[in-house]
Amino acid sequence: MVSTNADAVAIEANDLQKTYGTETALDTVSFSIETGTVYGFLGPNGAGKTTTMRLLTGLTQPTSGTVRICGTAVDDRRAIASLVGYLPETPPVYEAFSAREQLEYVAELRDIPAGSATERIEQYLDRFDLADDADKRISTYSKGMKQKTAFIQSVLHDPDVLLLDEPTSGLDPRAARRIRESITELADAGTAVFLSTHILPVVEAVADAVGVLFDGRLVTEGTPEGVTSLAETGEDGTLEDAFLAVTSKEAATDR
Ligand SMILES: Nc1ncnc2c1ncn2[C@@H]1O[C@H](COP(=O)(O)OP(=O)(O)OP(=O)(O)O)[C@@H](O)[C@H]1O
Repeated sequence: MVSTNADAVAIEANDLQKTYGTETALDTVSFSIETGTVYGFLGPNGAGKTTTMRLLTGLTQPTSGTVRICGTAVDDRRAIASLVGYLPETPPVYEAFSAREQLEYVAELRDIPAGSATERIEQYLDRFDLADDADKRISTYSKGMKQKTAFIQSVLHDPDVLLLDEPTSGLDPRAARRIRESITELADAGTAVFLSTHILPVVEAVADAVGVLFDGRLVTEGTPEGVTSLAETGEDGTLEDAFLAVTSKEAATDR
């Protein structure tokens, strides 16, 4: 959401540019996202979504431009670690650990006091139907079980900013619903959630604001209703219609 209140800004990206050799992956992308906002980040394959998320975590350096998380420059790694949770597209888990060991390990890295860490871990394992398998090695888990474990580890420290790359990919409907509920609860408690996904009904269900990236540029931004109205398909228009309309128009302009 475009903000006028600097105190409420959780994620601020200014003129982000990223080039790989002669390839421009991102071209002067700016946005400002308030605390408590769920921001749906859309774009076709190769548009630059993952690149943007990695710049927001500080894992990748921009060619130019700046990122501030809750007012802190993203290159201050130590400060950023406690503010940000990141779920990348491939779950970053150790196959040799069990889910419980993985989550305890992450809780320790995040300096979460042991008592509250155990409580949170057990609550989340229950919520995501992992309690019965929590002591089995992650190498024996299905893709969805790994994804759920990785989601839990990204929210364990109750981050101010949560960056999610396809969080419901590979999940059954019950688990996907749990993720959507968790996103809404976290946002209600003040977390800014940056949600990149191709599953547009998920964005329709949870997002307060939407940005559409095309070929490294942010081509549309607004409320889901505002962006949907761009599809000009009448009252029954969906975000999918709008996404296809916006990205087809941009593709035609590029030709
Ligand atoms: N490490 C890299 N080296 C070279 N080019 C890269 C690198 N990472 C990304 N790119 C390029 O940057 C562009 C954006 O890629 P990115 O992965 O950010 O897209 P995306 O929107 O996340 O795509 P998808 O929806 O397919 O995951 C692509 O053209 C890609 O080839």
